[in-house]
Amino acid sequence: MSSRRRMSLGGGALRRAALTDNMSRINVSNNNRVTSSPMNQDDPYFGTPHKSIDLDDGSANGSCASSIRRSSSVPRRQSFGGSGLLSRNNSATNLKSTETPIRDRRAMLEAWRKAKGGETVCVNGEDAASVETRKRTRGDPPPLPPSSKQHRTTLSQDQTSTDGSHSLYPNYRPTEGHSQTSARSYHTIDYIENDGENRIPFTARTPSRFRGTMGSARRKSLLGQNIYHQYEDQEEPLSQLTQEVDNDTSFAKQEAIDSVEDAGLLSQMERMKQRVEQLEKEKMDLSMSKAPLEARFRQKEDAWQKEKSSLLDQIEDSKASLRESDERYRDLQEQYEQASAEMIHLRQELRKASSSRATTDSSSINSSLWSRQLQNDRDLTEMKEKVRAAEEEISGIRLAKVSLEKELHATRIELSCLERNYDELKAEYDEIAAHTSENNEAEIKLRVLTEEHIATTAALNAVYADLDATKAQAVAAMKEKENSHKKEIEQLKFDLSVMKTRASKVQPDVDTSMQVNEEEDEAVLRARIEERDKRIAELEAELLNGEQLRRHMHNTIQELRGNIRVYVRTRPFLPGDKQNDESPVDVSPDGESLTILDRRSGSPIDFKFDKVFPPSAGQELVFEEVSDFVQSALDGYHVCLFSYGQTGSGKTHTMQGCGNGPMRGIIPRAVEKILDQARSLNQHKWNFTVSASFLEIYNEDLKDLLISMKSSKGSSSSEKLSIKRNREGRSYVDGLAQIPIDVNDPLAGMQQLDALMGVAARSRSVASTKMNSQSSRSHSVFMLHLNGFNEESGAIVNGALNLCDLAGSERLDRSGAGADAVRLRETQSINKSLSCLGDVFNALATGASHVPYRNSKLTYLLQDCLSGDGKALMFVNLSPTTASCGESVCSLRFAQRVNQVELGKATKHIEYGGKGKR
Ligand SMILES: Nc1ncnc2c1ncn2[C@@H]1O[C@H](COP(=O)(O)OP(=O)(O)OP(=O)(O)O)[C@@H](O)[C@H]1O
Repeated sequence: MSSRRRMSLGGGALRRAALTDNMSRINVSNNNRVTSSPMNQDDPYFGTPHKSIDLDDGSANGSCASSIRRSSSVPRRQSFGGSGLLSRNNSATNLKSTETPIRDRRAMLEAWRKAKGGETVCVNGEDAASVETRKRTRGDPPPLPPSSKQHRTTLSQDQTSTDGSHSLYPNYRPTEGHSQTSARSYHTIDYIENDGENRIPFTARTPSRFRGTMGSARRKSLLGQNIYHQYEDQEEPLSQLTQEVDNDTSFAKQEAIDSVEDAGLLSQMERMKQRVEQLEKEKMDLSMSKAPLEARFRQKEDAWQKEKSSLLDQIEDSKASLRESDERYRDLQEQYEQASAEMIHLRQELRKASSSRATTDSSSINSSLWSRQLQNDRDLTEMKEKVRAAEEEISGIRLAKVSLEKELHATRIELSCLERNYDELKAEYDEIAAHTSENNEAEIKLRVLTEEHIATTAALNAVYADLDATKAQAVAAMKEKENSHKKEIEQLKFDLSVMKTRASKVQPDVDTSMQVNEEEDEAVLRARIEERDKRIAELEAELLNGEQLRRHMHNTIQELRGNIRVYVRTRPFLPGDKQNDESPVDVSPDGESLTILDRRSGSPIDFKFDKVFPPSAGQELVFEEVSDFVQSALDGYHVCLFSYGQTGSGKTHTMQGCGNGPMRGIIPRAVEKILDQARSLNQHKWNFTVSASFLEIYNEDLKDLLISMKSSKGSSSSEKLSIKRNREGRSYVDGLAQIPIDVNDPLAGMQQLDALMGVAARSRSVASTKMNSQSSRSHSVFMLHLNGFNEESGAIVNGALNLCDLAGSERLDRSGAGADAVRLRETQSINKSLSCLGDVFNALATGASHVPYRNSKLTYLLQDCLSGDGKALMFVNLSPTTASCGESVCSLRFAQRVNQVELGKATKHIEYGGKGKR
């Protein structure tokens, strides 16, 4: 064994280390070489029954350890690789093992041998599955045999400094390296604890699997773990603690993910995506089927029109010529009859003249008679010629008539053919017209679908944005928690090490008492953590209660002050908005304030309202916030909700929404809620009747949107509507249709609502402007009249719910309404009535003696709700675009004024036994 054998292990080995066997010493040099040298009798390790070499592949995914007894025929160069399993990379390996006194070592050697043959080997009692799992997941080394007795390796000062362990644990300073045998199966490192004043030496022990040669990255991480394992006695409690903290972290992660999932955002997103795809498909189908159908219809219609007009011309021509020949025939007939009569007359005269000539003596023929005779003969001949000519003409006319009749007959046949053609064409036309009406319906459906699509896409974008924000928040929260946990772990480790040091100072040799102390320490720490968690939970509960109390108080104060509540809602960006626009509106997370960056001044302006909804707030959330308010109509309050804002900011979306799904707005949801509540109040002996009206104020005229439903019941559609006051001084619209809604059958009730909303939508004055393809050109007011009677107490309630969708305030230049006289008049009328609404609020805010309710139909109609008798809530809708910033600031300033209006406590309209009580 005189020769020094060199063995190269994986890169980045320890600088200096010493491993021993009973006869040779193995040294790990600074240049990562492991050398073996014979040992002397006086070597402290001489005679130790076995030796151990840790073979580390130096990679981050694990190391393999093996104890090998080496003979003198160690090969010149040996390289090992592997990831947790022993494997053979060099077929020239010629390591030989001798019998090892420890069974586990033998097992490992066996494993090593098998690995040399390329087999996958399980060591230390691992089963194949756990080997595979370990290999796949972390590449951990196989566990050490339980009884492995390791020798100690000393890490020197320079080695530990190089590893950067100082920066991890600044209070620890490694000592100059020295060796010392240890009966324990740990790899040990000696340190000096530097607590500022004292230098306390202590020994850190690491499991021997971290010993040996290794890569610098691996070494760094293991040195962290060295500290972690410096008290292996503490390893279990510490690892438990770490496990708990890890659990905490993963729980926090899971919580963040759950909160995202709980909000149903992911599934909502999925549903929305599918719906959008479906809508896109339907839209494509509809637009593809519409175009050829329309073209065919136009073509047929043109051809039919041309043919029809040419045939009609022909018929007209034939009829005219027939009429002409008839007239001619009649003339000739008259002439013929005249000539015949004359001829008969002449013949008679001729006969007379002949008879007189016969009776007269030839000798005595007097010359006058002869001359008369001659004249008569001439006349007769003339007449005969006339008659012949007339007969010829008549026969000519007869021929002409026959031919004309033939012609007429042919034309009639042609006409009847044409009529048949016409009928066929008409049938075809009707068919096409039916298709066209189908097309129109499809067009309407397409419009609704497009609307829904736009809204869904916008909502989806908002949800994406919200999700991103939530994710970012969750990640930040997780990081923060992780950091705090890390700090906590470090602190705990530090506390533990200090305690351990102190304990070791007091009773270094009494392991059992130390164990007791540590357990106590751990128990104390656990108790402290539990106490702290409990306190946090208590504080959170208190915070929640406080928030609820604050809201309740806020509501009570508001009810007492009788404020008009103001909610602000910002719509999300729509596909038609400018791309890459950044919203100047920033809604704060408290849900009550927002900041808008004023484009003109360039400075942000803060506003605070009762509630502010971000663009991601869906219809359901919005309704949740107003549902109590809506429900108070059943308690006998006159409630009014109205939406205000520039055109295209989402007022109609908020009030009516679109479709029958999640995009439904406040009106359908409010009716549904009221019907539900009215039904459940049945159990308390309340009987409710509910009816609905829907009107619009267009150019300062009231128009009943449900008149067609009323006139089908026998009313005149030309009835003029006017606002009147009843005996109690309350305003009502005279002649307005009230359509009853079935309270007892929820399905029927909602179907009735759908039907009347459909009728109203068809009658509403909407038009396309530059700002909104479906812009409301009027103010619309949906009214729900609620009358309840309690059989037990005899109480009568009269509540009302007015849901008002105001027409959008707009600038003529932006909406493009100035170019069209009708649009211009509408816009002027809209802006005037909105300015009257502003005047009313100004007068109310300043406590003026006269409030100009009568200046517009809108304020006159809403007078009861705006004068403190009822409850009022205003939605201010904002567009998120930069171009709308000016209008948004105006809307917000208007809303701020409205927020300052105090109306006094609202009145409940309830009577007991015929006496009104308030
Ligand atoms: N919160 C929202 N989420 C998704 N889409 C929205 C939202 N608000 C508005 N939209 C969409 O924006 C478009 C314009 O909205 P809407 O017609 O409600 O505006 P408006 O204020 O009533 O306009 P106008 O005063 O001209 O009638 C519609 O396509 C609507 O679907």
